[in-house]
Amino acid sequence: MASYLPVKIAVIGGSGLYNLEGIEFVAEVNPDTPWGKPSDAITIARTADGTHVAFLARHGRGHYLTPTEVPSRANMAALKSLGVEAILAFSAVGSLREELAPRDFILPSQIIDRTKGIRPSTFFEDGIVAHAMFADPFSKVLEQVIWDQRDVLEGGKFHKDKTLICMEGPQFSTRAESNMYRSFGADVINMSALPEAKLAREAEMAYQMICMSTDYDCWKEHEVAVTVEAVVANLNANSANAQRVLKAILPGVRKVVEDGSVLEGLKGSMRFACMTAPAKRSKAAVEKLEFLLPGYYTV
Ligand SMILES: CSC[C@H]1O[C@H](OP(=O)(O)O)[C@H](O)[C@@H]1O
Ligand SMILES: Nc1ncnc2[nH]cnc12
Repeated sequence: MASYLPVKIAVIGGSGLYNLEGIEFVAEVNPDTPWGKPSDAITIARTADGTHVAFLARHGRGHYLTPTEVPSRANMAALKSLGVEAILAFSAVGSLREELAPRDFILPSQIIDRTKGIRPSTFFEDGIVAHAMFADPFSKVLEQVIWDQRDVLEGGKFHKDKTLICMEGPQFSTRAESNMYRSFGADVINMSALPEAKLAREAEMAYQMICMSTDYDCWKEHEVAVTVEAVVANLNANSANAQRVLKAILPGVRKVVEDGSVLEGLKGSMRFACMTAPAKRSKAAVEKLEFLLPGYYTV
């Protein structure tokens, strides 16, 4: 086993965040998983105080995977195989509320699913059934660690307890849809939270998405609708802030990983979520799951 393993903290970079800065490079790995290869090679890096972090670019470095094509099962399985327990997932989002301005950061606490059922979204299929709890899709422990460092943001504000709607894309929404999402109570919109957050839960990894607002989508009457150009204009500022936030929160994340609190309520949860009688579990499905949750489903 490589000396840096296990790596217990992972960062997923979304649009505009393709690398970690100011942190020492240790290794690059590209694990094979029963669900295929991750989006790109995973970089292992080390902070000045010796914390190891795994970094994965969700759309690949160079952004060649659409939100629909992101191999989320392979991504989550690959991170889990490194020993990851806590995931900080960055995402560029549109704002559905006046008070959530472009360049603000938002910690969502809820998700509404508007993906179209075309993304593989569970590890449990083909002869084994489990139902993970998902009422609270994000980690309260990670949320608190991040919130405690909210003052490090430059040129924007931090918000928490917001609702994220995840759409399929890749096209942006119509004005009617954008208004409908507002009427649902959604505050921000992206194309990437799902199935990532569900799969992190199934793999028993604590997961918090850190949303970085880039635009007001298209709900504002008489204002131009979101374009990639508008999004990109805010990505650079957001990415500098993301690096700042990461630097500030990693010591706190390390602490909750080391004291075990980050996995409270998660560790062991999927043992009891399985509905399939041991004798009825498909051997092939159980074998695949050995990669993710070893010893859980073997008879
Ligand atoms: C570039 S705008 C739409 C694109 O940006 C977000 O990506 P990510 O969540 O990976 O930062 C959004 O989800 C869409 O995929
Ligand atoms: N308006 C928007 N809709 C969906 N995903 C986004 N990511 C950034 N802005 C977005």
